Amino acid sequence: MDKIEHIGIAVRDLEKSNDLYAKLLGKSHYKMEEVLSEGVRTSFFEVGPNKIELLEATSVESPIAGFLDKKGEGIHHIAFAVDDIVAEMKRLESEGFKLLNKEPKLGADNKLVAFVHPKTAGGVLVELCQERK
Ligand SMILES: C[C@@H](C(=O)O)C(=O)SCCNC(=O)CCNC(=O)[C@H](O)C(C)(C)COP(=O)(O)OP(=O)(O)OC[C@H]1O[C@@H](n2cnc3c(N)ncnc32)[C@H](O)[C@@H]1OP(=O)(O)O
Ligand SMILES: [Co+2]
Repeated sequence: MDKIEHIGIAVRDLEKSNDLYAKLLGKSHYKMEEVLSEGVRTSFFEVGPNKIELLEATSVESPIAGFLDKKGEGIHHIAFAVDDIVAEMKRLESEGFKLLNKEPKLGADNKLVAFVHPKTAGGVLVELCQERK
């Protein structure tokens, strides 16, 4: 795996959190994007070579809605950039990690993504992220 691509943070109100993180980081978000398949509205902040991804739920079935109910606002996942997502999914599976999707799916930023179950990754929801080639 390469660098940390982004850290995903679950928030209840994206507009309010955009203001909060703009104050915290000293700069505004550079884009917002809705990812229908994941039931989220996102906004992105650049922090050096990494990003902060704020996530608001767009439906009650969204993983973010469930997370907010159980744990409240806060860090939801860590995303790592990978060069070959299919190879990395196979490698992790052979190491005993449980992948939450069988095939890569389209995430934000036109990237291919896959998730590793937090119960098999020390309590951390891990996202793999590959630039589309
Ligand atoms: C846009 C895209 C992108 O970047 O491109 C994104 O990031 S989309 C980001 C949103 N999409 C996703 O998160 C997709 C992958 N996530 C999922 O499939 C789900 O959220 C699961 C991680 C499988 C959890 O769903 P499930 O229905 O099992 O919820 P649950 O509340 O019953 O959780 C089962 C157990 O996992 C724990 N758990 C749940 N979510 C967690 C998280 N984010 N970090 C750490 N632990 C977590 C719960 O506390 C619980 O533990 P206990 O049993 O001990 O109570
Ligand atoms: Co993410």
